[in-house]
Amino acid sequence: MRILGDIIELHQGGKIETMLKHPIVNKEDLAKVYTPGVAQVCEEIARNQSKAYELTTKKNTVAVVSDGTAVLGLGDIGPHAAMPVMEGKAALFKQFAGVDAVPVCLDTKDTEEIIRIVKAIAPTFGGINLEDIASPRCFEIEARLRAELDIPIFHDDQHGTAIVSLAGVLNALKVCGKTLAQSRIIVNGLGAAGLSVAKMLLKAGAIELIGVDRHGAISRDMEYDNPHWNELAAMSNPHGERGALSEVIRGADVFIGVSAGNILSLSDVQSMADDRIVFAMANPVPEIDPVIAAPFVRVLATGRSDFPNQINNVLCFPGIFRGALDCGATDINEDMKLAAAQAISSVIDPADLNEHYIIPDVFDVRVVERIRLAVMEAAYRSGVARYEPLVVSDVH
Ligand SMILES: NC(=O)C1=CN([C@@H]2O[C@H](COP(=O)(O)OP(=O)(O)OC[C@H]3O[C@@H](n4cnc5c(N)ncnc54)[C@H](O)[C@@H]3O)[C@@H](O)[C@H]2O)C=CC1
Ligand SMILES: CC(=O)C(=O)O
Ligand SMILES: [Mg+2]
Repeated sequence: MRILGDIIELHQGGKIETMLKHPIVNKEDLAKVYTPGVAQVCEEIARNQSKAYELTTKKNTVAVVSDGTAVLGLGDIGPHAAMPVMEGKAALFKQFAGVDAVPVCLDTKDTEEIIRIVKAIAPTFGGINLEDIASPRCFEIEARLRAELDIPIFHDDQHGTAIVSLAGVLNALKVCGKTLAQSRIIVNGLGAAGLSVAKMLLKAGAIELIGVDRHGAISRDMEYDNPHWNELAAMSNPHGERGALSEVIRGADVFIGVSAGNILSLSDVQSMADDRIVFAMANPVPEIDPVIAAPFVRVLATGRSDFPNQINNVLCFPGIFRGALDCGATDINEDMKLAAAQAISSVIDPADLNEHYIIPDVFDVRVVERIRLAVMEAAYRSGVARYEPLVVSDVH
């Protein structure tokens, strides 16, 4: 980790800027790039709106939209303070997938207003990455935008996290010689990330999965104000177990934390089954200090880049949007998400899998390309691709 002064220095004036594709050095250039020449292009798009994909930045540009209410694990720190994270995501989009991304931090927490604003800016973008919007509001915002817009809408904290977690869990279980269906799995923190992680693991074959939030395990015997918890309770925790994390974690094979820093004790970890797997994914501070936990777990992962096994949605969002944009997808659907998870786990040859290598490195250039190809194929097969997938990558 760099010292604070270096990090502040790196953020002076922000982290991204606009670059020109064509120089403007004389009046001839000016007349083509801007008025009067540009008017012909405008008229062409006015006659045929789909030309916007060909003649504007729409084809390769996404908005990273946040209201600043669930920024990393820092909570509701507001739109101004959220900006460095959204700029960071925009930088990662460009670095890893060649996608141009614009951070958009909104000074409103009103669900209807956020939906209205995103719909109003949508003509500019080929996709929308929703980010760090608190649950349960984030679910309605995403669902409504998916239904009402014809470009991919993807809440990364939900789906990007779930996709990478599934890829990591599948590989970690292989290392431990266990299966999803036979494992006891605890998902701690049932907000945007946790609910989506839990549902994706259940869809992939998990059975004994127990969701836990601040007040303990979510059980079908209880009625919750949060309808998403009632929905999860009905499909998980088959024996209706109740109790605090320290109780239900006993005998667990897998712990996945997307909750808050330092909430998992070493004795909780020690009460788990042999060959235990711990994904302490809260950012910036994981559920347990990895240095303390490492000697007591078989596979350990965090959301951080300074330890092995980084389980972070950065492994997913550049590739999934690259694929979606390259085939003009109108949606990012379940088939595409599953294809992305399988693509990530497939990057590691089974012979190379081990405790410290269950998930590929974010700098492994195979990751984005594998996800891109898998996502385009899934989009095409499921009927949400506007045009034939681009088979040759122009990313690298
Ligand atoms: N590694 C990764 O790729 C990702 C990590 N995260 C991290 O996961 C955490 C949650 O993020 P979101 O789901 O977006 O936030 P959220 O605000 O939607 O949900 C957080 C949930 O955790 C619960 N929680 C808080 N403290 C808890 C505790 N002590 N025990 C049990 N539950 C507790 C809250 O009640 C809430 O339901 C954050 O730290 C975030 O940085 C989120 C997305 C991706
Ligand atoms: C990684 C991420 O999206 C988060 O911690 O919120
Ligand atoms: Mg996030």
